[in-house]
Amino acid sequence: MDAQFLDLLAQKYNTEEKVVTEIINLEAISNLPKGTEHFVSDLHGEFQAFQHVLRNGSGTVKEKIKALFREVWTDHEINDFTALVYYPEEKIQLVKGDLCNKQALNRWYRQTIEQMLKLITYASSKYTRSKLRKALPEQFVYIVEELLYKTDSTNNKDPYYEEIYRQIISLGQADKLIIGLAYTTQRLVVDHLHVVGDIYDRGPAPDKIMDTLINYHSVDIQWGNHDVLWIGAYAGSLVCLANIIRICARYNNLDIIEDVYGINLRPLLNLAEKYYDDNPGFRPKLQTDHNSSEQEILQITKIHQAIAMIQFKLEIPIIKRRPYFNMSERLLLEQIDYDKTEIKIGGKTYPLENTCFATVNPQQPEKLLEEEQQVMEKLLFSVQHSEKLARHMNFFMKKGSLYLKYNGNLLFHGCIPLDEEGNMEEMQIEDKTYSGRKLLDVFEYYLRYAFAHPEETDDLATDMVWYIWTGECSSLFGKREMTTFERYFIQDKETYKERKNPYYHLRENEEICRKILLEFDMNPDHGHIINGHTPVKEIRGENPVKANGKMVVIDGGFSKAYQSTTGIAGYTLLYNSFGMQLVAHQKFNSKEDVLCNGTDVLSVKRLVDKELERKLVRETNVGEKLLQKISNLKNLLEYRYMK
Ligand SMILES: O=P(O)(O)OC[C@H]1O[C@](O)(COP(=O)(O)O)[C@@H](O)[C@@H]1O
Ligand SMILES: [Mn+2]
Repeated sequence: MDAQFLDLLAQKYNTEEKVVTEIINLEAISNLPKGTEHFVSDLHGEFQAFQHVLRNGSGTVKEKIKALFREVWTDHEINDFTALVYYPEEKIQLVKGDLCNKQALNRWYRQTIEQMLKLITYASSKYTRSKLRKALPEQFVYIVEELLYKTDSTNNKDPYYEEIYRQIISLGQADKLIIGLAYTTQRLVVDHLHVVGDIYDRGPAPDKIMDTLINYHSVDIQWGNHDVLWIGAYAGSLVCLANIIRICARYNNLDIIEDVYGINLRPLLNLAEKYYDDNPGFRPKLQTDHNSSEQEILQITKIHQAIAMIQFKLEIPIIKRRPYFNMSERLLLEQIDYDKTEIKIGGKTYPLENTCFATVNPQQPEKLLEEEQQVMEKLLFSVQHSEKLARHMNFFMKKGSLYLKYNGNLLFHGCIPLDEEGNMEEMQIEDKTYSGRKLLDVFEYYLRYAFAHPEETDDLATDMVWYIWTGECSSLFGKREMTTFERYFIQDKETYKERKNPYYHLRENEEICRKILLEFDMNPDHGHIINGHTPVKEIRGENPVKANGKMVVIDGGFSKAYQSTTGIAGYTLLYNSFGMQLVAHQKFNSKEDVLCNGTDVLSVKRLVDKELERKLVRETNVGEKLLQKISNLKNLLEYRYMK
């Protein structure tokens, strides 16, 4: 071992005792059961439903409460206490409203604090004291530790403990303590969170999801196609920018752009008012929680058309300058007969309806009007100067990647592009050909490059971010084409079909999944592939666990827009030291429903895999690092202290 390295290490561990203590500590930790990993995906801006799943640990909180109190509590009491752990602030207010006098409230405080401490002791049983300490409410660590670790079998200290309780209550600290302990419990039941893509688009509050993740104790993200669209917009891709605004208009969520990220839409609105009118094909999908007036709907409808047309125009030069994107079939504005209002696609002619081509020059359909050009420049400036968006996108870069190898499993949002025979599909980029893992690596390289160079807007890296959103070989899109244009302007639904990459039927096959795991240097006997992106249609009997358990699809189905096609609200996955469990969620109604009626999103668990022996920290990614550190410390011990 390098003497210089050991000398450096010796600066920190400068006595034999320090080295030995650390070795003992790390060895002990690596023999603890592995922490619980929680997997979610396709959150699509549904903050309320997401935070509920996060707060209940996909059912883990309730499971622990039941295990502790089932014998002594009724279902009603269990539900009440569970709601308190999920939403402590609100539940405490409800309890206060219910209890008629101070004495009763104090009794409730006393009991509740004790019950919370029991729950925490149980939920932290596989963690070190130091880890538990970090999860405790900061201002109460000392008191809570006193109460947690009481070892007095002689009862000599009973009055002492009683006094602690009494003081907490009489000094008016009970609310704060209970709230803090509830959050400690939430934190303890999940050690690490994986978000397998698609935080953005369709739903109302992706920004709140991002803020929650930024504050979460341990998380990684595998970008989804919608996330990449936002990254692309921030990185300088005008076509990605047009897309995010179009989708927000379509789902009546423009306030995310305007109010949340502070991007001025006024120039776009002016343009929209000038060239567009009402159009049934572009009215926003209304959401129940939005009370938009007729006037607002009309404005959004106009903006929706303006930005969609800009998007279609902007696609053309990219498709032309990157022939290997193989998208010439998507040069749709060039295939329109503007006199007859019809289009030729795949040799067939279709009439166009709900058209809004006022700004299109049939001779040069890709050409933006001067005004359109200016609007886009202003929008890009605003986007790249939004402090909040910068914070969220930087977090994406720090915690995100296209795929992740974690504790033996391979996580990615969409697919690994395959051909019909199950070979890795090849894509040419400039003069090189890539496939499988190398293709994903090169996509990620370009995406990071584009992000690091936001001033470049037409280079290959920036175009590539758009390709990842919509290209046929993209590992996030996984379809041959995106038929947005057809859905706006053509009646025949046949044209809406988006042919899926063969991956989506081949992934049912165990051999294929093994091959993919091998492509990523993973052990196919133990590993699983974890996917999001495609809603599992439970209604039609689709099974989220495929390929003899090698493949798990967890599209969370949080997106309200898609719940009628799935039949449930989707899946999440838990992986603890005993194995992997898939949790099916019912539709989430509201926080108020959980608080008042104790109704919880029912979770049905299905076992994906059971460990033959309980899995320990030493067998995990974190464990690998610990073992490396132990080995370094042992070398130091020999080199420095055992001569
Ligand atoms: O339902 P919408 O909002 O029109 O979006 C449909 C588009 O979304 C996509 O399904 C991509 O979004 P997902 O990643 O959520 O599947 C496209 O394939 C499709 O063209
Ligand atoms: Mn997706």
